Amino acid sequence: MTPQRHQRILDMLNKRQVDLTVCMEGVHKPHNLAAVVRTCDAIGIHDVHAVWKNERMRVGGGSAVGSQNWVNVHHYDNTKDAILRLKDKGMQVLVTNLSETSVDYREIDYTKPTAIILGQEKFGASEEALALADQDIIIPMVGMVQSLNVSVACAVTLYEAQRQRQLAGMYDTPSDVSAEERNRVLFEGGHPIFAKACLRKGLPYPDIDEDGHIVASDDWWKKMQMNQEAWEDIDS
Ligand SMILES: C[S@@+](CC[C@H](N)C(=O)[O-])C[C@H]1O[C@@H](n2cnc3c(N)ncnc32)[C@H](O)[C@@H]1O
Repeated sequence: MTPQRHQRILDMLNKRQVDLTVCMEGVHKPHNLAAVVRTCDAIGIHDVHAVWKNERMRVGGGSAVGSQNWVNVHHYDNTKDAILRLKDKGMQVLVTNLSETSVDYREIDYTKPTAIILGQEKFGASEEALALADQDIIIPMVGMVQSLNVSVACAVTLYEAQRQRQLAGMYDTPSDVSAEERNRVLFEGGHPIFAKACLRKGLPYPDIDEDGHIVASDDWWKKMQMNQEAWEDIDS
């Protein structure tokens, strides 16, 4: 991994907002799934959640332009499990919803740990999600069309969250991404061929040092069928 790429991954990790997330409830069109994940990466969201009403879809590809490699997706078979998990993490759960009782999305304090639920393209958020959430929010609209595209609603809401968090200095202090997760991301992002080989061979991930280099035992290198010195020449 070049020093520039290593630094870029570190900068990205330092700005991750581990207590801000999105939960897609039944969102199923591939371009919407991809667009939501791409926006989440841009905002600094590290984990997103997806509730599948029918078959589980692949999140990414196409218009995700690789963002799916940097954002973890957690899958659920039902809404209740997803929302209870988010609440267990101490998050306020907001549901984007086209209703007269919803509050303007700009009235929310997004510096609090927050999960934002996005509803299904055609039917919106479920009654169950509305009942379990702490608050429903709306992006005001004055045109003839009733709703925004779900990925647009996601982007609008998240950029308000980003604005508030930036003002509060929440992007200026290194994030709470765990040391283990940082190591995983640095390894998979900086040494993707090795990471794939590790998965294939069932080998543990090695440590990554402060310069982005692999730190592993002789045995690990042997199992990788790789000469460590030769690799370090290539990698530096
Ligand atoms: C196309 S809309 C669903 C429309 C559906 N007929 C309904 O009444 O909810 C898909 C999702 O986008 C989000 N959304 C779209 N426009 C929104 C708005 N103006 N305010 C809040 N959320 C919105 C919500 O998550 C919604 O569930």
